[in-house]
Amino acid sequence: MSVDRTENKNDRKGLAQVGYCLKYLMNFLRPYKGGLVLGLLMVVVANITFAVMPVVEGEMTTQLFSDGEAILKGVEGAHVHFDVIFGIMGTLVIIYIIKTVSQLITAVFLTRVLQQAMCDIRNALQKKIQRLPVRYFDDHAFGDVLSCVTNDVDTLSNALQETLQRVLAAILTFIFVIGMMFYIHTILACIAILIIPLSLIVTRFFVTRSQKLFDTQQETLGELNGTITEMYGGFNEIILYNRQKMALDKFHDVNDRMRKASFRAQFASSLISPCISLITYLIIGSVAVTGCLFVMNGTLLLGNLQAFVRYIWQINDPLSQISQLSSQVQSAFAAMGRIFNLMDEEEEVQNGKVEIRPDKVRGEVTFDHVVFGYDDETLMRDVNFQAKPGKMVAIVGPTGAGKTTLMNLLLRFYDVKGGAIKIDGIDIRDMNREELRQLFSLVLQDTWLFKGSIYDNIHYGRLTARKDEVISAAKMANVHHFIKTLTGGYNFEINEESSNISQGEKQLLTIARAILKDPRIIILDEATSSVDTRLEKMLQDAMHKVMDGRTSFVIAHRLSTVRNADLILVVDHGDIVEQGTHEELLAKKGVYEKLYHSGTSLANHQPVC
Ligand SMILES: Nc1ncnc2c1ncn2[C@@H]1O[C@H](COP(=O)(O)OP(=O)(O)OP(=O)(O)O)[C@@H](O)[C@H]1O
Repeated sequence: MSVDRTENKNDRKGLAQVGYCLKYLMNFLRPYKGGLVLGLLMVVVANITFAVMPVVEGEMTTQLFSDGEAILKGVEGAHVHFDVIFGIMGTLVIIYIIKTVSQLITAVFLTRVLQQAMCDIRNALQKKIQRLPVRYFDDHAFGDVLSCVTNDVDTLSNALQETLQRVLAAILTFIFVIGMMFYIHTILACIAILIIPLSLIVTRFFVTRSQKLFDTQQETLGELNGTITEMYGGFNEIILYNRQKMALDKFHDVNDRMRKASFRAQFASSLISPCISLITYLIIGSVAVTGCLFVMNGTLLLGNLQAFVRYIWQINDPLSQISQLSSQVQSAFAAMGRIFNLMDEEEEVQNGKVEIRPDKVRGEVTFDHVVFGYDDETLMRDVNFQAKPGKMVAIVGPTGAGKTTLMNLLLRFYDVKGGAIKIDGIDIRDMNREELRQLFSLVLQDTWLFKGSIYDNIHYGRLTARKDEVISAAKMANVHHFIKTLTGGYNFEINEESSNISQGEKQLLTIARAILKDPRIIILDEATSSVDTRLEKMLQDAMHKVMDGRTSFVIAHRLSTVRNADLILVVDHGDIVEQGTHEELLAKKGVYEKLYHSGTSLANHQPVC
């Protein structure tokens, strides 16, 4: 893309923003310029025919009028010149055909070009989102980003599909029609074009008032959506606490405000069209009266007066749509702004100085005087530890202590602000991020499975894996027998919310996926209370198998896990306050000992001090 990305998006306003959006849009339209140019050319052709039609139709009236006048006056040899009338009718048929064909060509080519460009924009956005750094989502809601790919592209697509043609047609209509009117009669044209400033004044008057009402309508709509989401999200709780009436009352209240806001906004904007029609009728009346005088004094043909009246209606059409078009254009630019700003977001840099071979990595992890904070505030002041290859490290600490943050840094979702993290002595900042992440598998409590078969969900861990490897990974993860009990076995379809299998089973499947990847280092977040004892044992067993021979980090909740660990890191307020084996830490009688004796779960306590 050749758009200048150096300027700050917040600095762009007004025309600069419009220019930026159009330039960016052109980059997506350029590959289809042939179809685009042809489509737009046909809009011009259709509008020329549209402007010529009234004059040709008027010629027929003029001819009939003069023939009729001659017959009535008893002029010798007077008759209706059917040859001329049929000639004009033939010309009109040709004009109608040209107009229809050009409109068809426009519809086919413009639709194809725009839909191809929209498809490219969606692909580009999807690619972009995958390259965004994790920190981008700290201050951008997922829903908002999702809305950019779906709603904003849709808004842009609809606006371009309808508005591009209509705006261009309106501009051309003004140019051609006004040109024709001045060509026919200057004074009458001056009266007729009064319709433009008068209509603009009326539109402006109503648009400025209705815009505020539309804003209120959109805000209330947002509130209504929020209420509905809340009601469905808490569906079970509402029933459990018997609060259906309360929820319904709340919904009725917002819905009623929505009704009032929508009525006011729609009413205000619906006044525009009748007011413009009134102006049009007044202008037509003035043109008709003045035009008759010109016809009587012979300076205007009757057919041309008829053409004038048609022209006024032709101008009226785009004028009465001006507010609708302008709001569509505005929302298209708003959508483009969001889309292209997202495309300009800084990407995560992938390049690394050191090439790593996953099969050669031993898996020694060192945190060397690591300093880190998500924002200006420092969370980790000086973190130091070393995980030996193939050993198990348990991380314990109260909620919000920084356990997940340690792992976020190891995976380079965020970069350290001081010190270094090393794998086999190599600073991870010198590694290519993709290659680095290739070394890890992640088993989290918030399991992620996608809509698809169980087989595909496990196979996702290593796409080159054979079927027998997938099955043996499932066996190692203790999930094979469970899969066999399902209808269709490995072909059983997991639904969109993965709600047709249990939480523990989901976690076993993610362990199978992690085993299939065969990583050097594994990060596990132990399941807490959401599973029963039998499943808990299966999970523990599966976790031990996946950890075997690999460097593993476990955010530990269970005493048994911690006891077995080769190294325990006690995290508090971001820093590692104690480290050692279970026995060493108990002997210290410090924070770990307090945590250990305070309950069964070693993570998610309240802060220690
Ligand atoms: N993306 C983020 N942006 C800003 N602050 C964050 C972010 N993620 C975590 N934090 C903050 O950093 C601190 C450590 O969070 P972290 O998630 O690492 O704790 P944790 O020990 O894993 O907690 P838990 O056991 O509850 O999951 C917390 O104060 C948290 O609010």
